[in-house]
Amino acid sequence: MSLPTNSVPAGDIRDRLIISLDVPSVEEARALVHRIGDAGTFYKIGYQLAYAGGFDFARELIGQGKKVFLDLKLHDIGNTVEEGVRSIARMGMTFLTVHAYPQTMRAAMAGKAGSDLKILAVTVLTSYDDNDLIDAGYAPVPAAELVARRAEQARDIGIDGIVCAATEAQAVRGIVGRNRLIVTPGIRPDGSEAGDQKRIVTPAEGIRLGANHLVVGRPIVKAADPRAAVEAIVREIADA
Ligand SMILES: O=c1ccn([C@@H]2O[C@H](COP(=O)(O)O)[C@@H](O)[C@H]2O)c(=O)[nH]1
Repeated sequence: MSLPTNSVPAGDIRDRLIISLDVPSVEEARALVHRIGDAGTFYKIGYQLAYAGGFDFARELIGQGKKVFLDLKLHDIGNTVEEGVRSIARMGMTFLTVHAYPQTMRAAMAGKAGSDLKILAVTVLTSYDDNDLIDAGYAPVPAAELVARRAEQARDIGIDGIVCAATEAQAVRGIVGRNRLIVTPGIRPDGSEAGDQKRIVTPAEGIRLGANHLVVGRPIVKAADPRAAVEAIVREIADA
């Protein structure tokens, strides 16, 4: 399968789909990965699985040749973030998230020094819209504007990649350039439920808007046939 010409290359096309293993136990995660088989190459482990044995399972996946994105969205004082990232950098993960606060991003980049781990900065969660930002105490600011501001700061710090909604991917690409990754959750194939996501697009739109990687959880995890759901998204990515 060849890469779409209008997007930034990111290795094998299957790697462009990151499957979010949002399940309550390692047993369920293992069964899901088994059902998906060689259709899935890149998995994300977030809060739910990480705190239910997911770190050991991440090592198991890496041992099978899969890539793992540890989505911990770290945010703490600089020293704690730096030392935490230093420990994570030894685990063989491909991506790790931190919140896009300047102190946090600087500390994370210091902590990963000398490793292959890539740090992704989460700008504004895809479950937030402009009203949620006001609710969270921000002076009225459109989500897209805050994403752009944080992307500029992330670029200036030298972060490896940005997490944002695909609705902002084109603007973010203009800010961070071609060499930084853009990873977009909030992806919904046509006909799937948005759930708590507010800034959503389809897989094809996400790729056309410039995302390197799409993160998809519930539309795969809750599908009657998760492997078929993965294959449908990979086809959409290839045809975008
Ligand atoms: O802004 C963000 C950052 C992270 N996520 C995570 O991605 C998945 C999305 O799952 P879906 O089931 O496809 O909605 C989930 O693990 C989130 O924690 C995000 O959605 N938005």
